Amino acid sequence: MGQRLNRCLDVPVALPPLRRRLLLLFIMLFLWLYMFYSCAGSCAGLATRGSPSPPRAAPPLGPGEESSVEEQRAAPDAASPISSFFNGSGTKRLPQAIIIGVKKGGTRALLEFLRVHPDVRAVGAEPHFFDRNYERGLAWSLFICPQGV
Ligand SMILES: Nc1ncnc2c1ncn2[C@@H]1O[C@H](COP(=O)(O)OS(=O)(=O)O)[C@@H](OP(=O)(O)O)[C@H]1O
Repeated sequence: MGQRLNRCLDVPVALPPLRRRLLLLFIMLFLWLYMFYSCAGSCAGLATRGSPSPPRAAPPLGPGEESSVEEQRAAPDAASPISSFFNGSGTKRLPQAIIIGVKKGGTRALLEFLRVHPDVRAVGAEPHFFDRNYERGLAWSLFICPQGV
């Protein structure tokens, strides 16, 4: 069996067992990496194929809410094959709108109202980027968008 394997791999028959194992390990690692990167690339292709829609405008604001919602342009293509692979079926990008408000100012209610709209994807929990996580930088705040959004 070992000799047949060595013949297939075109290596000398007298290869020590330890080296043979290392060679096999290396080949398996190479194949695993190849499959990993192939899969990551195809996932990224799926994620970007269904998202041709331009950035949407923010919903109309009420009279007292002129400074509560701040728009941001989405990063045109913040997706990388690896990030798409790790988050399953989505891409990472900056949010198109941010809700800013004081504590007990009704920001949660506003978020829940916006979330009802079928075209709006919102974060689950409040990320508290500006008051608690600003030092982590913009890369941390990237919003994970489901496929096609
Ligand atoms: N439209 C409207 N009118 C009056 N009051 C409202 C409205 N929307 C939300 N709320 C009340 O706001 C409180 C929650 O605010 P937040 O979501 O900002 O809370 S938090 O700071 O994020 O925890 C919370 O108050 P408490 O129940 O006293 O905590 C909500 O009842």
